[in-house]
Amino acid sequence: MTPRWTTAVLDTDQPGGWAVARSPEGFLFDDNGALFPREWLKRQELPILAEHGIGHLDGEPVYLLELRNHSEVSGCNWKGLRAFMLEGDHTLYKVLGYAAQIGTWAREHRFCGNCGQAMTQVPRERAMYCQPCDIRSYPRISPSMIVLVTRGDEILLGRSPRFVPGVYSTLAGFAEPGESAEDCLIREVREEVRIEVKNIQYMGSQCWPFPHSMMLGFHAEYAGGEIVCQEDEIEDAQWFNVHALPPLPASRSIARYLIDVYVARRLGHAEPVLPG
Ligand SMILES: NC(=O)C1=CN([C@@H]2O[C@H](COP(=O)(O)OP(=O)(O)OC[C@H]3O[C@@H](n4cnc5c(N)ncnc54)[C@H](O)[C@@H]3O)[C@@H](O)[C@H]2O)C=CC1
Ligand SMILES: [Mg+2]
Ligand SMILES: [Zn+2]
Repeated sequence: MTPRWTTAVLDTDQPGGWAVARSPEGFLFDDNGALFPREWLKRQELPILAEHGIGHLDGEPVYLLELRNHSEVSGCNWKGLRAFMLEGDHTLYKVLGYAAQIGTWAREHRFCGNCGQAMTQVPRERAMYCQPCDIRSYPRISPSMIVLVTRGDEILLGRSPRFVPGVYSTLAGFAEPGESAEDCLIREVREEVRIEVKNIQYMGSQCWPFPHSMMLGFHAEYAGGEIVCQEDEIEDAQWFNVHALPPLPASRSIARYLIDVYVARRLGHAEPVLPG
């Protein structure tokens, strides 16, 4: 089956197509959704910082207007990407997730990090270019490890003070320079809960556009230690029995997938599919 959404670098000099508008307040939307006829949207006197052609949805070109700030558009409102992830159509969320990552990069790479001069968009490539320095800047992707640690019927979940009240999730953290995915996982689990792990198994990956993580998901078994929560980062962490789980992360997250797969295996149920 051909995917409904494919990314592409499109020529912004071509007219027509659809467009999404993104500001620090989120995406513009109305009763018909977050995609607007591009020519109409460009007539709305929006404070456009950058325009990028981002791909095709059902064969139609889609562009992103990255705005300096949000502005009033009659009959429209602004909504953050997280809300689209939680409640919206999955394909639309994929379009907006990609748009958000390109928008963040476009916003943060207007000037060369080496000499400070304005950079220009490279045609037919997703890159910003500084001619005097001959430097190309590509969208940033931050590899992050996420792991479900288990001990028989028990799974190790923690909560950060940033989480929705009551929700517990798998442990996660950003890779640092010099680390392999496995090094990062072992360090993060040690830092966050002071637990040692063994038998690390790769489970799958997921793009997490908040703002530019690439989640690498693992399963690991408990090897030793008692839970000691890292100050400021982990508010609480506990071993939960698979029959008595707390409120869990959103169903589209890889965190939830890692938990659901393990629970399904323990209980002999059908395994879930990792959301793209
Ligand atoms: N899709 C999913 O199911 C889940 C995704 N996540 C994501 O995983 C990522 C990492 O999780 P956290 O526990 O927040 O990370 P973490 O345990 O490494 O701690 C966060 C800290 O890392 C530092 N940091 C921020 N951005 C960074 C970067 N790009 N590179 C290196 N360090 C950075 C900051 O000091 C920040 O306070 C986040 O993007 C988070 O949203 C976390 C849990 C579930
Ligand atoms: Mg963490
Ligand atoms: Zn430069």
